[in-house]
Amino acid sequence: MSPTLAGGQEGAGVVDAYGRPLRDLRIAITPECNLDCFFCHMEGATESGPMRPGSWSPVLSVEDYDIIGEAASRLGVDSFKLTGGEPLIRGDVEKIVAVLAKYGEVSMTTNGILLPLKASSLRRAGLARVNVSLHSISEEVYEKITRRRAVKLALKGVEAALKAGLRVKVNMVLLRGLNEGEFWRILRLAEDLGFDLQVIEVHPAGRGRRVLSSFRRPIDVVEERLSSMAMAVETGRLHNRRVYRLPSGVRVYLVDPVENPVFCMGCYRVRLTWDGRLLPCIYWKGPYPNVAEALRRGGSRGEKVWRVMKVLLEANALRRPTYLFRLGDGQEPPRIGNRRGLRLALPGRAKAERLAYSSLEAPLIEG
Ligand SMILES: Nc1nc2c(ncn2[C@@H]2O[C@H](COP(=O)(O)OP(=O)(O)OP(=O)(O)O)[C@@H](O)[C@H]2O)c(=O)[nH]1
Ligand SMILES: C[S@@+](CC[C@H](N)C(=O)[O-])C[C@H]1O[C@@H](n2cnc3c(N)ncnc32)[C@H](O)[C@@H]1O
Ligand code: SF4
Ligand code: SF4
Repeated sequence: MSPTLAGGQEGAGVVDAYGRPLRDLRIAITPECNLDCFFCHMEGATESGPMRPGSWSPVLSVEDYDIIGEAASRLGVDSFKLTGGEPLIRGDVEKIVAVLAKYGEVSMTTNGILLPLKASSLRRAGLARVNVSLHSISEEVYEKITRRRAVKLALKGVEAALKAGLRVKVNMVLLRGLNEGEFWRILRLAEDLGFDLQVIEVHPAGRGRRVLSSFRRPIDVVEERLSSMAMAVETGRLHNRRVYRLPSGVRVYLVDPVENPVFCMGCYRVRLTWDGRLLPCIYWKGPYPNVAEALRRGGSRGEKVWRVMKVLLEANALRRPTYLFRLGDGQEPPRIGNRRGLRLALPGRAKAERLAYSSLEAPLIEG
């Protein structure tokens, strides 16, 4: 039988040193992509852009992802986000979805180009929902951003996902002087076709670091009007994202992580790279707890699950909000809460980290 954590830790979930639970694993399953966006952050795993399709061989197998899913879920993770590179490039993506769906919600972020081929099989495999990146609906602007004239294919991808019955959110990174004027047109399309919209500030990871100062457009350019149109403002599951519910039923999610402590406070995820490293934050520069190494050391499935749990706990112990509120002498911490009743936690209150470590010292019980 598989090993279990001692001390009642299993299933209870872990938190980091700042009181943030670990609930989500963001998995980049490939570094390859069929587009070449000039701001691509590659999930913080490399400073270079994506690799060309066909130039890389998978490091982690479907069976590895099954073990990783079990290990993560035993620590309280209940959602998995597949990303990349472009996740649909992997021929076994449906199998990866199917194994992870045993442990929680599986969603995906994709450029949509291959969705007409894959939307139905992904849905059958257990994919719950999909985010499709569509930063422009103008062929010229789309090409400037992605270096391919593929906007029609991406739009077909959105339609295919809707037709397959997947919940769809379109991601639009706001880029100064390029696509900012298109937000309202894409919103109209959302209302016509029935998808939600996520508007994103460019962040300084990967290629994004070099282009931030020229292309960053703060989200306020759309937020003021959105808030006056909205019937309600909600809080997203991750990052305390503001979500505007419009009279048409469309939801608009705001992603503004740059220099935003409230966003980091609601960060409940770690990232797994295509080569098996864990990143506690998108800006992390190492050391990297290594899941691939833990899997390659052999042994039974149970032993592998246990080793991967330990590596995940190492990554959890390294989690830090990149942006924190800085308080002056005598200043009270701001009272910011979210719907889960969390309060801003400051570094002095870092007991949770020691708890996570002490569970590593606990004796291994063969259940
Ligand atoms: N700084 C930062 N940005 C993030 C984080 N998670 C996602 N993002 C950004 O949020 C944007 C949307 O990411 P997606 O992968 O589509 O969606 P998601 O964040 O996983 O969440 P859902 O929309 O609920 O599926 C992208 O620009 C990501 O880079 C995070 O933990 N930190
Ligand atoms: C790295 S991509 C990988 C998945 C897929 N290839 C795609 O583009 O949807 C994940 C998401 O991050 C967004 N993104 C990439 N680089 C970014 C940056 N520097 N700032 C903000 N968002 C970025 C993409 O637009 C996409 O929505
Ligand atoms: S489609 Fe996604 S992975 Fe590909 S270059 Fe654009 S942002 Fe990067
Ligand atoms: S800590 Fe902040 S910047 Fe780092 S991954 Fe989480 S939300 Fe993003």
